[in-house]
Amino acid sequence: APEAVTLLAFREALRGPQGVPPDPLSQWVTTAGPCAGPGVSLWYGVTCHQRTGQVLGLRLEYLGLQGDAPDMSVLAALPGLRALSLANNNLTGPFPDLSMLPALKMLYLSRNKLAGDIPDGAFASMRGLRKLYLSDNAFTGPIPSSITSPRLLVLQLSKNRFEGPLPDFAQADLRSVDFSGNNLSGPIPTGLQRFKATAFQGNKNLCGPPLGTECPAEALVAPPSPPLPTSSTSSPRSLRILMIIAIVVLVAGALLSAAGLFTAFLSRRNERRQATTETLGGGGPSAAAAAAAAAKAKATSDPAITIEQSGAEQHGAAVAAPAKRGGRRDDHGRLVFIQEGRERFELEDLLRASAEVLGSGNFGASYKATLMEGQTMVVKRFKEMNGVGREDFNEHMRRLGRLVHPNLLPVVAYLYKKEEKLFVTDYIVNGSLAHLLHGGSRSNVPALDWPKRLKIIKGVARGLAHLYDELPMLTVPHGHLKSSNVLLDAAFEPILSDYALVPVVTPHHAAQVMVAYKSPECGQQGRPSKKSDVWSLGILILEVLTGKFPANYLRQGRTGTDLAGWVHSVAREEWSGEVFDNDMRGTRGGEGEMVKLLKLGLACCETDVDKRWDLREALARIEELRERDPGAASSFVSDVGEPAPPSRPGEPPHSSST
Ligand SMILES: Nc1ncnc2c1ncn2[C@@H]1O[C@H](COP(=O)(O)OP(=O)(O)OP(=O)(O)O)[C@@H](O)[C@H]1O
Repeated sequence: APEAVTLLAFREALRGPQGVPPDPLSQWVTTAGPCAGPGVSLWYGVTCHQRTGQVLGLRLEYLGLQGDAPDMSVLAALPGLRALSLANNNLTGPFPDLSMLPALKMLYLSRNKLAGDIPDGAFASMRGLRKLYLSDNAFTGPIPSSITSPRLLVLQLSKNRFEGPLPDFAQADLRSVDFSGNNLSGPIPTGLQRFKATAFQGNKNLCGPPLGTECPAEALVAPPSPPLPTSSTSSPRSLRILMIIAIVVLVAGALLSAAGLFTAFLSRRNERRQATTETLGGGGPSAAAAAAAAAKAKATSDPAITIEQSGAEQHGAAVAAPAKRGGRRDDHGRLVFIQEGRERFELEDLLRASAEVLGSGNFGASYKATLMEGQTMVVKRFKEMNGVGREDFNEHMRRLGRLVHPNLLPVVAYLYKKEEKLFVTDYIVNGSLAHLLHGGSRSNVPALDWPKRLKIIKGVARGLAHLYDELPMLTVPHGHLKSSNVLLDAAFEPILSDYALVPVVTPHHAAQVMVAYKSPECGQQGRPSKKSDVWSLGILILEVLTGKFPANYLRQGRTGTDLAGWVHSVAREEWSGEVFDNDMRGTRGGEGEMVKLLKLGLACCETDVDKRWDLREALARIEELRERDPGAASSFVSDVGEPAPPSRPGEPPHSSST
């Protein structure tokens, strides 16, 4: 397939000074192309379009890429490419030429060592650019004026050495910016003053609101007007304000007249909800059932629903940029889409076909449903999610919507209701790691061998690290890491789900059921720490290596003891050589690395939080592991699973267990 050829050519460009392409990309082979169909990616780091099956995104993060940024012009042969990430590598040299990729909507180059001035017209061809992440590099000079694309929503330029004035972004509808930690100077343009001061901190010479520093008189007299690419950018503010007032008046009128009809709709829907709970497996009033009822009613052209439906069309436009300041239109039983570039649909569309129950967890059930267009989605019900009010909840969801990483399951859309929330995500073909490890034989899925298990742990650690980078304000950025929340795609790349939910879960419920709250520190001090996810990662590593089910996943509301006991029993077994899962017994030449990972898992389970590694450290150690032992392979696990004494590791594990 041409896409495969293109990507393999790009892989060549990623060889860098080391001369070899990064390890995970060895999995790119021509026999299977990058996409097996709509939404089904077979290659590491590739996202496939849900409808066309073309390559939509390329996320090559944490691969240790070095040297100059690769020649991007190769990628021009991917017509569907919209998102490109080379963030979190060690790329050096100047900003790459991206003029051949005018259709890009998202570009992530943060946390590299790219340097120098960015040409002023670097983004001129990308008129649809929505998200640009260049933080944590060494860029210098002025912020290029071509960045001020009208469609730009997110701009992260922090921790560089940009200098000069801030452009005013008059034509963009920015929802998130970060200019902190640069050498920018002059007054903050009015169009940017609505953002928090933190977005501008660390620039010695910036002044004016929202910063506390007043601008010197001369700066105010002649505010810098950076060159803008077109003259249409200077639309009069007063006209905009008038338009906003007109829209508000119109919307208020429409809402008032719709209110009566909406109340009627709600009461009718409640009646129907009672009648149809059984269609989705009973279990109390279900939003899914309510939606199915709504769908049925729609089919019989219920006037109330027809009206709501036409509201939905307007809404579709509103949620395309969900952060429209103060926008409150994302409620009343409609899905709110937080992912860019995703097909819009209604809950009714999802549940029109019979929904299959995937399982029930601690928060409610998960359903699988296939849209008419063929996309398969999962709807998960979350009860006990009242940790914050509606506004804060929406804000948190937008934060989650901005996360993009190949090892994180994106929340595509959500529905807010007071008593429960619904999350819509993609269906991940190979199901959960828990199911694969403990679900008995599943004829069509091969047993997990050591290379697959190592790949899973690496991916999990990378996904976690991304959460730690992007959500540093959360005490436990994941909070609920366990094998049923690690899903596996067609290439056995792990994809984390149910992350970053602690802030929105009802605190009492979080303390009862979420995995981070089962860590030793919660038993001792009653609260999780920044390292509680590391502890969960340790448990997951031990589970993956032993194939054993950590006891306390089964029990609710109990902390610490069971699982700690389990960890210690694993530690004891390590010395017997019997500890590894039978499915890995045939491993040749990787036994030493298996033992290293086991010790690493135990180290992550260190009881003393101060001594326990932080996530960065854990990730760094995990990244060092290889499928095959360096040098001559020692035989720790022989054919029949007998221990072979010489390969016994020298040191006791870095764990409190004895
Ligand atoms: N997006 C998905 N794709 C494929 N399978 C999924 C998806 N989400 C969930 N599942 C499957 O559904 C099962 C139930 O998942 P669910 O998240 O509801 O509960 P849980 O993970 O067991 O518990 P908790 O509610 O504590 O997270 C999981 O074991 C998993 O196999």
